[in-house]
Amino acid sequence: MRLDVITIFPEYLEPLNVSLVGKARARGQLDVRLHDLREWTHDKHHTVDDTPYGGGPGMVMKPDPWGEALDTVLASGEGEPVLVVPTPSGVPFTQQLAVELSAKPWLVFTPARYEGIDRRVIEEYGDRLDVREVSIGDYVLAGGEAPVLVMVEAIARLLPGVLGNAASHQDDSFAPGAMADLLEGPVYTKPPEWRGRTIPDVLLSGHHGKIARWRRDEAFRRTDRNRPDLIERADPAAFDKKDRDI
Ligand SMILES: COC(=O)c1ccnc(N)c1
Repeated sequence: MRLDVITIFPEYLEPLNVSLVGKARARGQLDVRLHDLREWTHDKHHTVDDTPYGGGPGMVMKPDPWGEALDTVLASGEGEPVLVVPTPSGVPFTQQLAVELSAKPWLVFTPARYEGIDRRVIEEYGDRLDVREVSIGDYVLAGGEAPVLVMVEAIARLLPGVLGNAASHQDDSFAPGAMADLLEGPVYTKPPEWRGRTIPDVLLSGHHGKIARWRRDEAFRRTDRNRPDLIERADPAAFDKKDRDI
């Protein structure tokens, strides 16, 4: 997979050089290219924003630098990418969307600052590309770079071979299938006793069926407590089927 990020703060994306994404890049599983939007400005101040038509607070990102940057990036690759525009007014970024995007060969992210990008940029590229305006939650940030880090991590970990244990993401909270609408339950590791706190006996029983059922019950319990909005969608039968697959 190729990922391009066009931003006025390329240094904000440095975390893409470390950990899971960094290793995937080193192994050649991910081709991440960062582009400084200001390279496509032509004035001495490298201006990327201007006052909004119609008045109002803040500044809007000018269309010209984005158009030149996107034209350059698009001309440098094979085929057409999905254009991912991080914005609080986008569709929710979900595990399902991460799964969908992880199957695409090329993604281009356009994190904005200020009050956003001139709408005509989205319209211009929306005429020929699959453009997704995506929100990572109901809150506003100073820029879209942190959402890019969030989305890239969620997407990269789904790429084949990136996560050590293939099963690791099949049991994720929200993973398609049995966990689609359930939060992951509690997890434990050694030592068996820590500050007087022990491990649930069932996890030491070696009985896979009982362990799976305990994990399902804990998932339902945590979902009911933290995300009652999901609980009515969760399907115990689907989870039980996964039990039988064990
Ligand atoms: C400037 O971008 C944002 O504030 C943003 C982007 C994506 N999701 C959000 N919840 C906010």
